[in-house]
Amino acid sequence: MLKFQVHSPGKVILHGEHAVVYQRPALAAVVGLGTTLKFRQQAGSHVASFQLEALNCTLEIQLAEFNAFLADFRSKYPADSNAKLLEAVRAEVAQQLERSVGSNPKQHTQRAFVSIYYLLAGAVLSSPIDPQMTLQTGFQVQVDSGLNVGAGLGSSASFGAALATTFLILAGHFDRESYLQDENQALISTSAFESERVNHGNPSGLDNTVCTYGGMLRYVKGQGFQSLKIQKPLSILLVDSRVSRSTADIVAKVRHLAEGFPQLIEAIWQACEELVTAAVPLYESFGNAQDDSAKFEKLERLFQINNDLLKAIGVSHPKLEQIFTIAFKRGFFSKLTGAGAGGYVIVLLPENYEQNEVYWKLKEELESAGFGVHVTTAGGEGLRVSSLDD
Ligand SMILES: Nc1ncnc2c1ncn2[C@@H]1O[C@H](COP(=O)(O)OP(=O)(O)O)[C@@H](O)[C@H]1O
Ligand SMILES: C[C@@](O)(CCOP(=O)(O)O)CC(=O)O
Repeated sequence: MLKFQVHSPGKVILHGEHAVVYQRPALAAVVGLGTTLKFRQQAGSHVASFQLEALNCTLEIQLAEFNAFLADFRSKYPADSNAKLLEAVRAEVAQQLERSVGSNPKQHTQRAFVSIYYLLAGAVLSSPIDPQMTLQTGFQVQVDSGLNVGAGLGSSASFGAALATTFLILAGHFDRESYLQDENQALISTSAFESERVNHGNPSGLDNTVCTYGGMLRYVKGQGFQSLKIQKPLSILLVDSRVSRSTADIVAKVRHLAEGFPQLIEAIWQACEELVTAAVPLYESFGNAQDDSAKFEKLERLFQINNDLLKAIGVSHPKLEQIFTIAFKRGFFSKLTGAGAGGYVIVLLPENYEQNEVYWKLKEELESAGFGVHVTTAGGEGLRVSSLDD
């Protein structure tokens, strides 16, 4: 019986948030926090069950019903009808949810079920081993998440990439030994992008790309991605302001500002672009020399400038300001990440930060002020599949 584990990281935007909406470059990196999915096939079972810890729910798919859905879809549409498949899945899931969790499922649960069903059906319908493939053996999927859902750390792409990898292995597209081959990583990333469309009508493709491949990426909307050649991941503290916000609302407010002061805001986007250009060689050369402290100080300045530019477009928040002040008082540089007006702050950590008493004081002060604190890295490994022993 097949069993394995998939770990899929989340992401942060290091520089260029908001400016990226106006065709300027952004830099993003995977973080050391992510989604862990455990897959176990179960002999004699005819149910696929999904335990979603982050949403505190378990969803079930009866394989007989799923196979009937596939047969019906195959009789109506050709193999590569993604748009039709999403439509058909939405209708099917609405009925199944009504039966399993009543007529008023939470939005996150509903979306997670659509992502699961859509990715599973897509992988089976396009199976390279059998174009008429059906599912005969039940399985259990357990998803734990170290990422807050809907907080700008890319939980949906991380979840989607972990599910996509699982279902692609199940349907015979590749196996645990070959998932890192170029064409298979491309397939994982494209499938995770498809699942992003369940949550966002028009996703940029940044989150699924960085989560699949790992490292740091420079991204310009509509022009694709370049991987930075970094030597080692950067240590960061991710501070959760615990203020929730809607990315769409903040982007709309910034657009309003940009329409009121077009030249002024354009100058800010121009500065954000210069900042990315200055930051890329710094990130790429960290770890090259014996002493990185001069480069680190430059990066600290860029963090400060970037944060001040974001404040200038009005996307800070009193809770974020409190975090910046606590960090600055202890000699650390920080910036908000993503849409702002809440969400997370990144604090840059120097080499050997654990040996520095001030770091522990910083952590303690942030925690006692009520913020969530996670020490992690930016720019580590992308999605990985490993064995599952128990
Ligand atoms: N660990 C998880 N378990 C179940 N569903 C998840 C998980 N992480 C993300 N999701 C799905 O992703 C959606 C969140 O997407 P989104 O609002 O874009 O947040 P984020 O900014 O974190 O990506 C949820 O509605 C859910 O469908
Ligand atoms: C503000 C923006 O640049 C980034 C939003 O990031 P997040 O949703 O906080 O991960 C918007 C976007 O790029 O679509």
